Amino acid sequence: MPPSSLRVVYAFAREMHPKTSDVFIEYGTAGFRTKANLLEHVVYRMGLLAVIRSRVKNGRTIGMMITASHNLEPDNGVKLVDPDGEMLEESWESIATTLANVSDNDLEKTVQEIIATEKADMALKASVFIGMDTRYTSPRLAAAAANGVIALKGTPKEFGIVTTPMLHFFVKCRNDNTYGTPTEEGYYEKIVGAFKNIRKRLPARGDYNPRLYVDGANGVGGKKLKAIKKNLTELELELFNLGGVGEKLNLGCGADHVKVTQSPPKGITHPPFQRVASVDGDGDRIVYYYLDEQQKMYLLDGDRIATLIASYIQELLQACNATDISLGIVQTAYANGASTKYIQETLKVPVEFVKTGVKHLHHAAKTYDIGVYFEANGHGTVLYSDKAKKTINRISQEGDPTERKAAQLFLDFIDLTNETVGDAISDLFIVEAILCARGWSAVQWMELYDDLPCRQLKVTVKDRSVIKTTDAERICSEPEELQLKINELVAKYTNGRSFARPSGTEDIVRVYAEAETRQQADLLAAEVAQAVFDLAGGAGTRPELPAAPEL
Ligand SMILES: CC(=O)N[C@H]1[C@@H](OP(=O)(O)O)O[C@H](CO)[C@@H](O)[C@@H]1O
Ligand SMILES: [Mg+2]
Repeated sequence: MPPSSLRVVYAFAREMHPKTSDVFIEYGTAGFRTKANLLEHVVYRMGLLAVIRSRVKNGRTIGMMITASHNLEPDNGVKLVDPDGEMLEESWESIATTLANVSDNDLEKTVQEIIATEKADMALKASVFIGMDTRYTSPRLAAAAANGVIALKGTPKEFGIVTTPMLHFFVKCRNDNTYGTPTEEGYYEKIVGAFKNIRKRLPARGDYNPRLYVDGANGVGGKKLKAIKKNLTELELELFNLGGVGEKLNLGCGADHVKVTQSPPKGITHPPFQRVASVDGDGDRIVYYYLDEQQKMYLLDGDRIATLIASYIQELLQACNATDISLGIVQTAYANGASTKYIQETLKVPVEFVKTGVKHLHHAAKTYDIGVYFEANGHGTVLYSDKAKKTINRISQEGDPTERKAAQLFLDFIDLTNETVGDAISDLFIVEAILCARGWSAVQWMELYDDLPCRQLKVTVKDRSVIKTTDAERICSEPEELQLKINELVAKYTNGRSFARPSGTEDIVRVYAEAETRQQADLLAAEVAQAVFDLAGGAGTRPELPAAPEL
């Protein structure tokens, strides 16, 4: 005889959130992500799973975020957040995938199996925090999530429209009240409060201009900055793409558009050399740029933000005389080679490469006393170990006056950081605080090193899983002849580097190339795209080479 709560699950699922599609769906790099109309049963079932996970974690709160981040409006998605505010533990991804794909008839049995295998004590209380982005399909999906939680007698708490990193922050705070207060106000108090404290210590100086233009991607990030702006005198925010009537989420704007197309977002005009920040649809990524008088664009992406932050942390560590604190940077294969060279040769900080996906970066960053991680696309943060926090705290009280002052500033920087996950709003304030501390314009920031021109392309193939990679995705292990061909192509170019990997969020293969000149990078990317098409089962039209290449 099944427990009565499971009978409720079964009845509810059938009636309210039936499985209407047989398309296989996988918990990928960023949870489940697909067309919104295929997701209702998936989200409901994730509500069930979140309750089980909460009970496995002794009733600690689990998060559920309804978002498809930088994808276009018709898509949506769901991801789970673990009790410490981090991404769902990797071993549970396959459990999530199984649960999402079973038939309605097998749902009850599968739920029981998960409960038994994971030894969830179903008598415990369970708490699930639910957040959503601004998509018109999100409220319906958030309701399905809450229904799933209620079906297994968990307690859902809905936060409405929040950024993904805010939800991560709330979950962390709920489970660890030393981190902050699990409310939107608590978030502003900690992050924006820390920025205000820093600016009290560091008034604007030199070439730093407190005016910042922001492209809000027509999503939640811009909306939250609008709320923050009401009580912010330290920064003059000019906000664009706030999702007004007829403005579509991420369409021609947002961090992903700016990074991938290397062109400015629509809907925003600004004077030359004006610093512009562009956030993505769910507010967890940020890139900066400016245009010169000829409208040439200078992109300050995740690599630039990582190097800016790491170099400043180095300065603070020196000023505090905290010599036993290790600092490391984590990057992926998409990091511009020039940034890696700068980190190794100028900053002399260890740099580590991991597979694409924030969970991999986050995990690696934890192995340092202070770990800075960023994807080139602008997703990243800084992780401070207990040792680092305790040391800086001690210096702030016991150091000599100069050390104490530096350590106090450092403590504000730690508070300014959302350590749970990359956060566009937190990162924006970190960048602004550092530029202000140094009296720098965006041009001075840009002068730290010269990027190698790079290009990203997408190739459609019949089955992207035929491509297997190794060495943090920089080498293609299958099909074997593909890597040989890439080596051959790369060898033709000065400072050439290229790789191909199957995307974890889209049904495509991504190609990345960089080389000494723009034409060479574009040509190398196109040649590698052709090689992928030819050797890995291309579908549709074969990629073309750019016109009039110049070698
Ligand atoms: C090249 C690139 O930007 N890839 C993105 C993208 O993953 P893919 O597996 O490449 O589709 O989406 C991920 C989730 O948002 C993000 O972590 C990652 O950096
Ligand atoms: Mg995002």
